[in-house]
Amino acid sequence: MSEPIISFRDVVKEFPAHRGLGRGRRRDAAVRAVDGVTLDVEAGEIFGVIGYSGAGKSTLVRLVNALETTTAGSVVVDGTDLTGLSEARLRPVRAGIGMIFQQFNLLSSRTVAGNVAYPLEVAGWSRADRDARVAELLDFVGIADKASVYPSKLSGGQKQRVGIARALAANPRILLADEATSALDPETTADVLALLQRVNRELGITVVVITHEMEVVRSICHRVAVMEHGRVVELGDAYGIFSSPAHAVTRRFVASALRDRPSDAVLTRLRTRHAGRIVSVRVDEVAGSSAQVMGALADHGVTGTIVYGGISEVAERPYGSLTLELVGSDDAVHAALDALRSVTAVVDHGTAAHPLDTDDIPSGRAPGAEGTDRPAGDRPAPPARPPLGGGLFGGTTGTVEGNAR
Ligand SMILES: Nc1ncnc2c1ncn2[C@@H]1O[C@H](COP(=O)(O)OP(=O)(O)OP(=O)(O)O)[C@@H](O)[C@H]1O
Repeated sequence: MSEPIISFRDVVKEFPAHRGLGRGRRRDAAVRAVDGVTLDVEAGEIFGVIGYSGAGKSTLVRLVNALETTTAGSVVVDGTDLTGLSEARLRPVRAGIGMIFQQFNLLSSRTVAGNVAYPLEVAGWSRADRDARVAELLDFVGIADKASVYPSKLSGGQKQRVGIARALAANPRILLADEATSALDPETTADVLALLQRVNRELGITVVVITHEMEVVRSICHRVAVMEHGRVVELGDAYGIFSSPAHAVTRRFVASALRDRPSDAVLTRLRTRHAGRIVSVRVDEVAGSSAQVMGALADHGVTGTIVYGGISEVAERPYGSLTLELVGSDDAVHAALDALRSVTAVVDHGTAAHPLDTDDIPSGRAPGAEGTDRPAGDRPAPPARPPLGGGLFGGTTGTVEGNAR
């Protein structure tokens, strides 16, 4: 993964916008769907483009296969600058790009095999070569037994497998997936994402995934660009984006995918149900293992009971958080908190009597562990730093503590 296979440089795409209908219709200012995007997609990666509806994701990706043309800037695909290319010159570029869609876009009058064969017919392949290629592709996507079935008889997941087989038919170097799993249930989504991962790993195809679901990014993307109002507001490797989301939009997406941190309502119930001090600790590949956490507590004679949380994977690396009830003397709990902070990021939620607003956790040492400022009992000192946005460990507000990340 070193050389870019797709390069956007200062790309702008504007659409003329109209408001009103009929004779009174007037022309408004143009809609700037893509607004000064510069980024590279590396050969061999799975690159995610995430954003809310209208962020400009589809438009950005449609510029790659020249379904749209740029208003300004350049898009270079596999070494070819698409700017101003004729249809004839665009044809070989498009041949190197497959695309799949949310609504599958299958031909209802053709069987599964007929759909997959279609681009090969257009490209002039012989009957025998087509048949061999179609059989190979249907086998790869796991629906060889459906070759003579019509799309109306297929489930959504099977339809998308046909879409993928068709997109791969002419051996593309790039596969564009525009909300390819948005119409599928979670289990089928996981199957289709696993297939896209095989496309990337086994066939070496660069995959660009457009999505509004951070779960998709969590599952398969190596890197991700977060878009808002036509701009890329954050760009980075998926693990880093999840563990330290910088932009508010990114933090919202991350929070939607990682449900390991208790909400305010859950915290209130946890504090009511458990008398001890409630803390959340981050777990990732370098910090917060059960052994580290439990060891830090045991060293100070504090009991830790896991009351909430979960550990899953981001980009196939462990990530999550555990929320614990700490029980022990005040001094022991404060010392244990210090010890925990030396091994991972910690958010102190306080107790039912003295709840700490997690949105106001200071980024340095916890209020209850600040030496001479330590209040009596487990009463927290007032928050000293700006609020934590997004309620996660990471973020630009400096709430990451310890050696996490
Ligand atoms: N052909 C078009 N003509 C006019 N405006 C358009 C056209 N295509 C997109 N737009 C506008 O450009 C902006 C970005 O749209 P785009 O479809 O790229 O966003 P998106 O992030 O893919 O959203 P969604 O997930 O809803 O498809 C929107 O304001 C949209 O209305």
